[in-house]
Amino acid sequence: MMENIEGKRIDFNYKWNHGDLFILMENAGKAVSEYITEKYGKNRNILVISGSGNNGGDGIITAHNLDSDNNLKLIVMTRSDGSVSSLSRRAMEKFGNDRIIKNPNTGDIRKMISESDIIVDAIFGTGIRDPVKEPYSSIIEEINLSRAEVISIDVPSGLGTSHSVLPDATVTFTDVKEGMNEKNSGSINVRNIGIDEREINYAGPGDMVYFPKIEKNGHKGQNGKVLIMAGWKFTGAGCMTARAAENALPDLITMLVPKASSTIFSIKLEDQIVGVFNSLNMKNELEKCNAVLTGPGMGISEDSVKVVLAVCKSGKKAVFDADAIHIMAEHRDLINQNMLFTPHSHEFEVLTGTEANRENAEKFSVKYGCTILLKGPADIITNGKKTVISEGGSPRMAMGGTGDILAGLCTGLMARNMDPFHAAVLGSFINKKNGERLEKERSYWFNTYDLLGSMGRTFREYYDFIISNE
Ligand SMILES: NC(=O)C1=CN([C@@H]2O[C@H](COP(=O)(O)OP(=O)(O)OC[C@H]3O[C@@H](n4cnc5c(N)ncnc54)[C@H](OP(=O)(O)O)[C@@H]3O)[C@@H](O)[C@H]2O)[C@@H](O)CC1
Ligand SMILES: Nc1ncnc2c1ncn2[C@@H]1O[C@H](COP(=O)(O)OP(=O)(O)O)[C@@H](O)[C@H]1O
Ligand SMILES: [K+]
Repeated sequence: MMENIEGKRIDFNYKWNHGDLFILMENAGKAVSEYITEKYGKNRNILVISGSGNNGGDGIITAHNLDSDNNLKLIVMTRSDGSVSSLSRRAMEKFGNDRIIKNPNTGDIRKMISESDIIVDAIFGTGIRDPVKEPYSSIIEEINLSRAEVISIDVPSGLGTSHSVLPDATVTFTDVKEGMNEKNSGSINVRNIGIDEREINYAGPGDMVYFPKIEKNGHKGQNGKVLIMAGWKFTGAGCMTARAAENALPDLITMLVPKASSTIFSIKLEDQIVGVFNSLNMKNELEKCNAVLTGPGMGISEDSVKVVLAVCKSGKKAVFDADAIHIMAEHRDLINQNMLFTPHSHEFEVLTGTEANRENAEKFSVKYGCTILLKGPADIITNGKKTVISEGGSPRMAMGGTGDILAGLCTGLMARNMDPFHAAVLGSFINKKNGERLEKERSYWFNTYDLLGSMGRTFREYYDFIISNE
């Protein structure tokens, strides 16, 4: 079952890899027209009703394919300014613009529906917004009143709203969509239209669809608060996590560090809030934050155990890295779905008591409900329900500190309201792409400061890709 946003993610991955979505639209139209010809034969009275989005485009290609063997009419309902999506415009040119019936009135539509024995419903797909307004609600009612066989493309138009087409069959692409069942979609036929496994099960630019946009009129606090507790053993790791978290664009980053290292943190992170750790501060800051990170540079001490247990008790979204993973290995009963663990293979073995591999990561996630990001030349991210592989990066990333950067970035993303799984996938993807960018520029001669310095540019490249193609 695929959520609409996941469909968007896959589209963006496809577009990044292949440059153009039109071939998918062609394949979608081919799948639907083949289904109709196989089931109903030729010389039928077919009415295709297309909306202004890409679902409508699928309908137009379907119409084009069925045109020569049937008595076919194609209606296209445009946006109020007369436009349709850019892919649909290409589909319209292919069909022949002058033969398309644009925006007919409801009476004419009713007549055309009554004269048809097959109706192809391509009004709305996964891009539907609730509520469905006129004239669409009336068209949907007319379709449902007709005796014709109704075939919906991808999803019944209006599914999930109070006006939904009730088709005899739905030809859907890649996977069954959220909310579809035989009762609301008729017989469900899943067709592969050329989406590759890489676009589904591997991290890619499409994972940026889960990254919350910055609102132009936003106010402080709206973009989340990060809490990082670090510095009992080393200071460098904690500083890097904070610098990495910045790239997710949270409003505030607060560090709670032991008194002995607070001057170093204050100097190195003069633009962040650095507080001295005590139990009361910790309680207050845990209450205020949206996501918390523990582990990097922490060591195992009385205080660090106290910190890790307080994080568990807080119920906040949390990232456990490095020493916090060792501590949590003794407290597995406290693990829950708000938690992301970012172990390398040794830490994974300590946490789970099993060999570090995909199968064991999935088993552990299922058992405890948490997300695991198992680091390696390819990162494995799983929440027990879904697993994504994140490949690439640079062998130079085996240097110390890259794990801290990753943990900080994931925490920043979780403070921005992302769930642990999607934050981990995107964090891993951006971290690796950033390593690749530096390797291209400098071969292996770069360090963690260089990674931190270029992360914003890497992030922006993918952000801009999503924004410019929406
Ligand atoms: N995933 C894949 O692999 C592939 C997916 N493909 C196909 O793309 C489909 C998704 O396309 P999509 O994103 O363009 O959205 P879609 O469903 O056509 O609807 C948006 C249009 O409807 C309009 N609109 C929305 N709500 C409304 C309302 N309440 N009342 C009135 N109007 C409303 C909205 O208007 P706008 O907001 O632009 O004004 C916009 O014009 C997907 O289901 C599949 O069929 C293939 O082509 C390629 C491979
Ligand atoms: N040889 C490698 N090739 C590509 N990416 C790597 C390599 N080694 C580490 N990375 C990446 O660097 C990040 C940190 O992983 P790792 O170095 O294992 O963490 P740590 O710093 O905690 O040991 C991960 O995203 C991982 O994918
Ligand atoms: K549809």
